Amino acid sequence: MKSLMRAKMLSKFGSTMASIMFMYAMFQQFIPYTFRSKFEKFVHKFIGYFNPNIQIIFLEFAGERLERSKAYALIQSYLSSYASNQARRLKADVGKSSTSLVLSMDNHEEVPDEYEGVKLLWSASKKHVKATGFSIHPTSVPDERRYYKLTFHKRYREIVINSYIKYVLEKGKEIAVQNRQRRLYTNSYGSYGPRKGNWSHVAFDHPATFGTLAMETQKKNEIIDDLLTFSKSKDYYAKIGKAWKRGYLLYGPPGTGKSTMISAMANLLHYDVYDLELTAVTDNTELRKLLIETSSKSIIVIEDIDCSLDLTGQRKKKKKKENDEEMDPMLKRAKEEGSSIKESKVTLSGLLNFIDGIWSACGGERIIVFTTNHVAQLDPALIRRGRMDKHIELSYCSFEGFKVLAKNYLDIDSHQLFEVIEELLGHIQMTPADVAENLMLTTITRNAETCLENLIQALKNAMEEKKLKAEEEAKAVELKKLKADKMQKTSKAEEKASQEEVKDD
Ligand SMILES: Nc1ncnc2c1ncn2[C@@H]1O[C@H](COP(=O)(O)OP(=O)(O)OP(=O)(O)O)[C@@H](O)[C@H]1O
Ligand SMILES: [Mg+2]
Repeated sequence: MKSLMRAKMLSKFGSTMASIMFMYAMFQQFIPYTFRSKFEKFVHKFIGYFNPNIQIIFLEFAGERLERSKAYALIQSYLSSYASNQARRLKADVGKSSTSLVLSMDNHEEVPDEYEGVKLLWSASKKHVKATGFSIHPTSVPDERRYYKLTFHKRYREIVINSYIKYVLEKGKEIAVQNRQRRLYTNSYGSYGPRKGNWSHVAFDHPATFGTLAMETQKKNEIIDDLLTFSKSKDYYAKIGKAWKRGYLLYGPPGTGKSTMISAMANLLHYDVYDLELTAVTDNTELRKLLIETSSKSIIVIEDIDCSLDLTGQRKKKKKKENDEEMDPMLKRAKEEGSSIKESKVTLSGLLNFIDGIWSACGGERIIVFTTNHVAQLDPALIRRGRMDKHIELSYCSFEGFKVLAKNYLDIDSHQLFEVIEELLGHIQMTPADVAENLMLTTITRNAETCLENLIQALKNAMEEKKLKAEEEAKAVELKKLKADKMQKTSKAEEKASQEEVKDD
């Protein structure tokens, strides 16, 4: 409270002095010229002697062309967090993500701030400017010019100018990023897609978070830590001379949450997502163009890398895909559907060059994620550490994973049937997608207990199937062995007969 009073007094003193100067400006024409400069010097000295404050003004519209100042916008974001707690009159708006309420202080409001022990005071004001002459932007710049004023003691000039303002702008940027509407970009083209070689985007509103992801807590926390550390490591990457990027390889069977995890990553870091469909990229030049166009603070995703292109180690050795079986699944499907997708000429080396090289020139905060169902089939060059820094296996549902799903879908932490489910999950592999499917409340499964019973039944069925399959496989092996024995016996008998024939001759 004391600091607020002091800061307010500082501000009051500033405005009184400003009024004196204003009066002087009004009446200076009546003062003889010879006295004027002496008087001005004296006034400045006088003010400087008694006024210990420095004021910095941040105008909303600045520069020759009166463009909206970036600094003003960032300060507005920064102050929004303080305004909600400290200002008495606030302006409210809905953030671009449409989920958060953005508050800013109203005109003539003041909020104190403190930085490394230095007390500061921010105030919001506006002044009316009469439009003079003809403007080429008649409507874009309002007559009311808003500005923020920062007041602080002159002894802190250095720390404020060299460090505090930078801090405010960076924090403001962070807050603005969190409030913006994030986007999901795609390059796959079709009737509604973008023009070839361009990105099109929609609003990214996927609700997945790490909290809703079925996974062992320890593993999950490790990934969260890794991501957060990455996002705060701008200076570290600059220091070690590496591009600020990180590669993740997510692998595991279908339905284990690879795509869900990408959304959770984007939501955690407030990044945009670029879903790169390699089969829609004609050649390396187009790939390069697309990737250069991606913005900072983004995740670039290449899903199912093993079936996207001729990028896998094994397939690379083959000269030509002649039959349908060897053909890229996407191309095969396109061919069946009569689509006009042409064979892509993106090469492994093109992709690797990009991951290693071009980004370093672009700078800035990008994550690249590959997903695959068949990690063993990938070319080691593609996934070596340094390119794909972290390999994450997403696997079948564990009991711990099941508990997360039960909480999400049924809002329960425990139930007497949990024990049975734990036992069954220890023996049978079921993907989180299949478990989740059974836990969905529908008009048929109206309550948690029915859902759990359904899941138990599904697990038992899967167990039965597994048993039958194992029996069939055992039978097949037995049959194969019998056949082999029989063949061996026949060939031995034939051999014996022919030997006897030779003897008789
Ligand atoms: N680990 C998980 N946690 C929570 N939900 C999951 C998880 N795995 C799968 N699901 C649920 O199953 C659905 C399918 O999962 P997802 O698309 O993430 O699987 P995937 O591993 O990407 O599969 P694919 O290999 O076929 O692309 C999701 O919509 C989600 O609801
Ligand atoms: Mg997927």
